[in-house]
Amino acid sequence: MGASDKREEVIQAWYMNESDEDQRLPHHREPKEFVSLDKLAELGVISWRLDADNYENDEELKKIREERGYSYMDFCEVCPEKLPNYEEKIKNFFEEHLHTDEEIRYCVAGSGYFDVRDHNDKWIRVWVEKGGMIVLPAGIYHRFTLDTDNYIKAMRLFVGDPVWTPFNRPHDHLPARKEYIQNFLQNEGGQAVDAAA
Ligand SMILES: CSCCC(=O)/C(O)=C/O
Ligand SMILES: [Fe+2]
Repeated sequence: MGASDKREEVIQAWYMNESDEDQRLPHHREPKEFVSLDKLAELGVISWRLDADNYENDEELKKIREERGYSYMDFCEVCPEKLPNYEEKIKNFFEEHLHTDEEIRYCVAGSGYFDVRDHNDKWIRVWVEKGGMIVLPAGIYHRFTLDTDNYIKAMRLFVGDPVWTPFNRPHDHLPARKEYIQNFLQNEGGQAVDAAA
C-alpha cells in the first residue's frame, strides 16, 4: 500500500485510565491499550467509515438505512453556541446511562468520545471523527463527551419515532438491559463472557 492509499482511522478505541482529569482528555492507559473494531462488535457496537462530505447522496448510507430500518434522521450539533442548555446537556450526556433502543450517531463534522462498558465493566473510549458512524446497542451502559476540540455535528438516526430517554445507571431491571446481557455479555451456560480477563 502506497502512502497515498493510507486512510486515517475515523474510529479508534482504547481502554481508559481511572484518572479524574478533564473528561475531554484522551485518558489513555500507560502503556496504551487499543481495542479493535472486532472487539467492539463483540459488545454489539458496530461501526462504518462513510463519506461525510457526501452524506446527502451516499448510496452506502442509504443502504444501511434501508437494511436497518433507520427511517428517522436529524442533526445534533454540540458546542456552546449551537446547543440550547449546553452545560446541562453536556453534564447529562456524561452520566452513565442506557437507552431502550439503539443509539445511532454518524459524525459528519468534528469529533467526540462515546464511552462504553466492556464485559468486565471497564470503560472503553470510542473516539469518533468525521466519517465515523456507530451504533450502540439497546441496553449498553455508555456516556458521551466532546474532546478538547469542543465540537461535533452528528446525524442521529432512529427506527420510527425517536425516543432519546436516558436511563441512568442502575437500570438493570429493564428488559432492554436484560436482553443486552443475554445477547452480548453471557455465554450459553449463563456465565459472564471474559469474566477472567
Ligand atoms: C453526539 S450526539 C450527543 C450525545 C447523545 O445524543 C447521547 O445520547 C449520548 O449518549
Ligand atoms: Fe446515550
